[in-house]
Amino acid sequence: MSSAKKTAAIIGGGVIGGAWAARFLLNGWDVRLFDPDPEAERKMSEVLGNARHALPMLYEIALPEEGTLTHVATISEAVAGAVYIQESVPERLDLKHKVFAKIEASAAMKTPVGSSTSGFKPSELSEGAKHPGRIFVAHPFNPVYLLPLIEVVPGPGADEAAVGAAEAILKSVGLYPLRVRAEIDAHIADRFLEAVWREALWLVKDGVATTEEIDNAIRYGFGLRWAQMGLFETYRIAGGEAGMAHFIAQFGPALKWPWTKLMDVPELTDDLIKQIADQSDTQSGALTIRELERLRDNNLVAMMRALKQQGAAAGKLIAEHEETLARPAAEGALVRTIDRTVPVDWTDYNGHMNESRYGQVFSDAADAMMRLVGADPAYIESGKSYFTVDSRIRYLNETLAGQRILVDSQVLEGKGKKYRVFHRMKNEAGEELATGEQLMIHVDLTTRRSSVPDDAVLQKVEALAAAHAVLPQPDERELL
Ligand SMILES: NC(=O)C1=CN([C@@H]2O[C@H](COP(=O)(O)OP(=O)(O)OC[C@H]3O[C@@H](n4cnc5c(N)ncnc54)[C@H](O)[C@@H]3O)[C@@H](O)[C@H]2O)C=CC1
Ligand SMILES: C[N+](C)(C)CC(=O)CC(=O)[O-]
Repeated sequence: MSSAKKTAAIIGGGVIGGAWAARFLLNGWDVRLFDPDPEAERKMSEVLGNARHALPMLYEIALPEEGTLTHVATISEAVAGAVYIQESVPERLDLKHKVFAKIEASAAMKTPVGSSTSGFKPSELSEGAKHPGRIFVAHPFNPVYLLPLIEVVPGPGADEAAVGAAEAILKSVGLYPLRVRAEIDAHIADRFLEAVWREALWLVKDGVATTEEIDNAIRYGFGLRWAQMGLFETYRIAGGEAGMAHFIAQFGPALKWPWTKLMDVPELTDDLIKQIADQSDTQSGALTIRELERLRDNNLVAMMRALKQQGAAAGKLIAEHEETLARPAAEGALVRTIDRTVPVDWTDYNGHMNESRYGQVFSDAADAMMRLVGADPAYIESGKSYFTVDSRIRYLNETLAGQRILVDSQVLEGKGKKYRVFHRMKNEAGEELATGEQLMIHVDLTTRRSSVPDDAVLQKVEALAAAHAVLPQPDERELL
């Protein structure tokens, strides 16, 4: 199976390269990774563990079958046959040039080569290259397996076909390529990050705030605003009914006052570094980096799922990506109606999936059974639907965040207005976690009263009921 998968070559598997690899693998790509660090395999497997925990929780459907990761001993092995190449070696131009030369010696001429560089321009990266036009900046945000933004910066002589192909690939793995119109040092987003960071360093150095107080100033306030509306939309609202022009008139003059130390950087003396590192230890030293990553990832997942529910910002993008992953409910003997991961926001104080979420899973399974017989959004729009009038859930085993759950559904009765379905929820090992049953009645949405379904729907319900009647039936004690 995996030989038919597309292959991405990842050169450099540290903080960023490891997470790039995870993003591709979890979206079904094979990955060949080159990193000379003797610890690279361990680090990669830890990052992949965190990514496997987090990324599937963003979706209401299972991601594609995971690709195969191969650690290789040379750049040439990594790039041969790859359709996308991402460079994520340390931020040193001479090193990046050496790596590009090796890539060019073995990769197909047109294969796009993205660089994770935080600051270099594509024209600097591609100096001396044989095919400079296919080298471009693809600047990601940490953790690459969760955050969708990739700043795509082509150089002046860019090969538009290669960059366009790269953007399509990035989108296909759930990323958001933001085309930067002109190359500049540090692209768009790192300009902001550096500005904020400079200010923060001065605030610590001048004894105005600790690292924790600065983080609190961000996370209790403008950080939340930025995550969902960015800067300009937020400020438009801050102008009240008079809007943006009024906002600028009111607050614009302050930009000329000497509040900011924007272009000054405090000297990073040993004392200042120690002061910041000590404060950071006090703030966060009780947790390891992997524990902090897990905490960050769970929070990001919960926030992005909330944005998805609102159809906003990064959440809208995830919903759109999910559409491309959607598969029709597989019809075997039984119908596989649910195949997904339990997200972190579904768990409760007992550390397992809350009982209300079982209701949601079985409700989603019933929706899938409706779509299967043609009671789909268009049918509902035409004024007909099914309502659940009775249901039962049996809780058999604990289900935890990050676990994959599968539901197989069976029609118990399908006649006239009645559509009765039974579901078994299992984990990947096949252990039964819960069962659910619903009696649905067909309804005319104009009168809100029961009615007989359209012929096409009724025929499908009856055919499915007949096919499922010959299968083993649930035990009497499992039923309503
Ligand atoms: N850390 C961050 O927050 C972000 C970093 N970036 C960019 O990503 C790139 C990589 O940064 P990090 O992952 O943070 O650094 P890192 O130090 O965590 O990882 C770099 C990796 O490259 C490997 N390496 C060194 N020489 C190599 C070579 N010749 N061939 C292949 N691998 C080699 C190292 O062994 C190391 O594992 C940089 O260009 C950086 O600017 C971009 C976005 C965010
Ligand atoms: C600190 N940094 C410049 C390497 C940060 C980035 O490039 C993006 C990010 O993930 O913050």
